[in-house]
Amino acid sequence: MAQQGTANGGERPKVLIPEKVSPDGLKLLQASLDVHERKGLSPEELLDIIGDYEALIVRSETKVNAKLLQAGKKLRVVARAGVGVDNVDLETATKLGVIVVNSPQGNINAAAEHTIALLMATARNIGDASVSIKSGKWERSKLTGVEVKGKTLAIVGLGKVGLTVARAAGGLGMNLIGYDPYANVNLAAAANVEIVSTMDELFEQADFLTIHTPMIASTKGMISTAELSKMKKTARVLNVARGGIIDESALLSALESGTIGGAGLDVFTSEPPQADDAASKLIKNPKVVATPHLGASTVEAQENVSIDVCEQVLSILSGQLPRSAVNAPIIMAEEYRTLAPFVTLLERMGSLYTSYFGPSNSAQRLRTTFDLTYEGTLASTNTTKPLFAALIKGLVAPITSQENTNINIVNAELIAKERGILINESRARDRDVEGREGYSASVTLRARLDPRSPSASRAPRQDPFKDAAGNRAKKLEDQIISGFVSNNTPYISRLGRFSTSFVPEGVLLICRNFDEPGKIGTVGGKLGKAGVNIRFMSVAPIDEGLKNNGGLSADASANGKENEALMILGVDRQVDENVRKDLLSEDGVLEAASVTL
Ligand SMILES: NC(=O)c1ccc[n+]([C@@H]2O[C@H](COP(=O)([O-])OP(=O)(O)OC[C@H]3O[C@@H](n4cnc5c(N)ncnc54)[C@H](O)[C@@H]3O)[C@@H](O)[C@H]2O)c1
Ligand SMILES: O=C(O)[C@H](O)COP(=O)(O)O
Repeated sequence: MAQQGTANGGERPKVLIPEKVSPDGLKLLQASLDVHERKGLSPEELLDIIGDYEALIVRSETKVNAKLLQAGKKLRVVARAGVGVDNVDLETATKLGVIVVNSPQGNINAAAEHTIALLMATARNIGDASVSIKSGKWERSKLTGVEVKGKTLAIVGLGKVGLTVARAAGGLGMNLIGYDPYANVNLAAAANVEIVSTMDELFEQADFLTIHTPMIASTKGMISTAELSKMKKTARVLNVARGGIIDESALLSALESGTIGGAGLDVFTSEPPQADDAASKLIKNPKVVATPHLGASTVEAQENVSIDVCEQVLSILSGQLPRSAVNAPIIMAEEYRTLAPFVTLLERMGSLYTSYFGPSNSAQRLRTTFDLTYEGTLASTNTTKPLFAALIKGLVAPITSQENTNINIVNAELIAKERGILINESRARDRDVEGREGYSASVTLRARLDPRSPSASRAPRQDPFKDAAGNRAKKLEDQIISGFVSNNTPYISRLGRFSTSFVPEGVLLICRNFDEPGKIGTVGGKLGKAGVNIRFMSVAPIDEGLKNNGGLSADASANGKENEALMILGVDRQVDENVRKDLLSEDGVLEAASVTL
């Protein structure tokens, strides 16, 4: 299994934090990672050092672009201590197999409360009043405001922040209307938001209009001159979502010409705004209350997001699944608990397959078609993506270096395609494994003739390559591995034609022999003489169902033997080639393969 510290030759993995991230999460990292807080780096300086790091934790200021990701040769995770990942090039990260995680919940309340702060500030001219009194003035009638009670708040985007704002504004006695083509209507109704079917209805009715959508192609500039001109002259607009959703030049003109009454802005197209751009002019406009992207800047929110993403960094660097991967399907915590031991099982099954059945020179030749069957309760799991990814990772691991191929739920499909591995996943819900062997779910991996291969039509029965044992390759239909999980420990229950039960970990010596007295002693004696310690041993007979059904190998038939077995030995070191040959020279020992998982 992947462990922290293995990726860079025993050193602790390094994590770079170029922005202000709360120490609450960083403390969690100190025990197992080298944590480098380097604030104020220029993009060039960042580019120079990123190659040393396995993890990068950012907020919204660091531009995690393609150049930076490509320079991050060891990068496995980019963690966004917050929600928005518009500063991260997700496409490049996905291609490179870098997992991007965020904290989708941690700062929702902070952003909603900040929206309410700007709502009240624009209603009561708080910004101007503060500047006025600080400059020694005592202006009262000029700064008369309006009440929000009984006014209409129009909410664009009824997601997490939008609905939190709705609930708070409902408490202030506001009427709530909202627009969101993808809204959860039940949640909106529970927050007393009346959903309108066109945005025009919002513009016409709004006393205050607040934006809570993501910044995507369809929302960029969605509020511009035409939209603003439909609003009441007294209306105020708020943006605590992303700069550019409201067109800044159009907003400036609307404020200057009196088309609308005011604005509360926390976010800008360029942060910080450039001198003399529309955002800078907006900030200086007396009808605008502005804050420098402070929506998430509360002690509580920063603690939340920091702990959330740091935990995920630790998970990823120790080979586990993250809670909130942005460039991969999110897996629910409950489901994760069930799947995690199977993730380990699938990875080990993949490694065992390549190491035991795969051709010894398989680096370019893994091209195989597999049937992967999820049996018993596992057949009902919602997502098998992590299991699929774990299998690909395992299949490829014995023939590649971890530095070169970073395989995870994000890029597994792509890597499988590149390697020519075709996996047909299926679920055997009806296969009741419960009670039969003391476990309730199992998985079977079965290689089969690649339908894409030109030789498929000639239906060859043999893999053309030699296997890891240096013997004639096993028949493709014999290349089966089944496994199950018991007490969170993965077990292999079938290897080829043999029924077994062993924990797939560490160095294994797998011997196939005629099932005759004395074989265990012979193998044990030879290993002892070579100084190899045996940790465990499992003797695997031919699967009962196969015994009378062509289950015997050509070796057995040719020698007139009636039975054969596998001996699986967990050993404390690699068995060297001389010892392996010595074992094979023994009468009745047909194969001896050393496999490391
Ligand atoms: N200022 C800050 O510090 C701060 C803090 C947190 C979040 N944010 C920003 O707030 C915004 C909302 O965050 P969230 O967590 O609520 O996101 P969310 O994904 O929970 O909600 C977004 C909602 O917008 C809706 N939407 C998408 N396109 C739309 C469209 N064209 N018209 C109307 N609705 C549309 C979606 O259906 C969704 O319901 C994001 O832009 C986020 O980056 C800013
Ligand atoms: O997307 C977010 O989480 C917010 O915009 C907060 O950004 P910040 O972490 O840079 O404050």
